[in-house]
Order: sequence, then structure tokens, then C-alpha cells
Amino acid sequence: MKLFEIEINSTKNLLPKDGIVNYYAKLLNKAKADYYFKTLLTQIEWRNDEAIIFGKKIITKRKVAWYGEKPFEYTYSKTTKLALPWTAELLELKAKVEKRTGDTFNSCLLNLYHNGSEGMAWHSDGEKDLKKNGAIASLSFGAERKFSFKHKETKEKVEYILEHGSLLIMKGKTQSHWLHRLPPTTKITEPRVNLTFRTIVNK
Ligand SMILES: O=C(O)CCC(=O)C(=O)O
Ligand SMILES: [Fe+2]
Repeated sequence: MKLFEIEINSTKNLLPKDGIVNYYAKLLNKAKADYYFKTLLTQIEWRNDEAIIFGKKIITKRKVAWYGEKPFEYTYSKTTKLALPWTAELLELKAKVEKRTGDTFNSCLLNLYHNGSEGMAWHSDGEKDLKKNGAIASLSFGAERKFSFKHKETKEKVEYILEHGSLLIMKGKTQSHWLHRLPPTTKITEPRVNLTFRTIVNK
């Protein structure tokens, strides 16, 4: 009975319409999630992100990194990044995610939020470098944070807590119809690392 419930929960669509989002609370057990969290914090080449917003260059407190199977260029918020080669740990995590989802990925964007004051504003990940309607697999480590979706036309909202060691998949038409964000919060003082595995189309 328990197994059956877990099965249903993990494959259920969290969105009511216009896209597909699945959540797996425990892709990794606590010990494995702790191990990857610690390793990623020290091993990844974290850099402050630059973005051009309303024509002004800003440097975010949040840190980012971009890895992939080739030195892909990835452009968003009018800035371009060149992917670093996979690390052993990122390849292990990619394999786990691919096994669970049945999708394949060739790159990963990583975000480090030092505490709840750092977040990410409403956006969708439909940049033209990304495969159209391709799955995006989001792995979370560290502090539990709220993650919100907002429908672009109806403004309908859906919110979930992303747990340590969890996997969230966004696929189908999700990016065309929904925005998502990581809201800032004064309640969280601990860091969080997020990995989004993506598919960049070859140019
Ligand atoms: O940190 C998160 O959970 C989301 C990150 C995100 O939306 C992105 O990198 O595009
Ligand atoms: Fe995103």
C-alpha cells in the first residue's frame, strides 16, 4: 500500500494544465544528498552571476556555474557563458537523473543561494539555445526552499517545497505557459545548491 502511494505521488503532474511537472522527494537518501551537497559546494567553480536588466549590468549575490559535454555557449539575461567540462560527481548525478526520468541531458546550470535573502525572480527557461519543450531536471541540496509556478495568462499559482536530495522535472509545454521563481525568504539562513540539467541544441 505504501509503495503504491509513493509510486502515484512521484509520477503525478503537479500542474493543473498546460505543462507537466513531476516531483521525486527522495532521488537521493540523506547520506548521499549530504555527500553531494558538500562536494558541490567546494568543487564547483562558483562565480557571481552577471545579468543585464533594463539595460543595466547587475552582479547577483547568488553564485552560478555552467557545465556540459561540450564548451556550449549559453545566453540568458543578455549574458553568454561557456560550459566547463563535466566533473565526475556531475556525471554521476546526471546518470541518476537520466535513469529516473528516461530523458537525456547534455548540460547543467548550477545555482548557489547562500541564504534565504537570495532567490530567483519570475522567469521561464525557454531560451533559444535550449531544446524546444525539452525536459529540465532540477536537483536540490541543502536548505528547503519554496518554489512557485505562475500561469502566464490566468496567473494561477502552484507552490511546492523542494527538499534536500529531491528531483523536480519540468517538461512538455511548461516553459511556454508557466513562469517559475524561487522566492526570497527571511526564514532561511542556510545555503542551498540547485542543479538544472538541460539539453542545449547543437548549432
Ligand atoms: O533554484 C531553483 O530551484 C530554480 C533555478 C532556476 O529556475 C533556473 O536555474 O532556471
Ligand atoms: Fe528556471
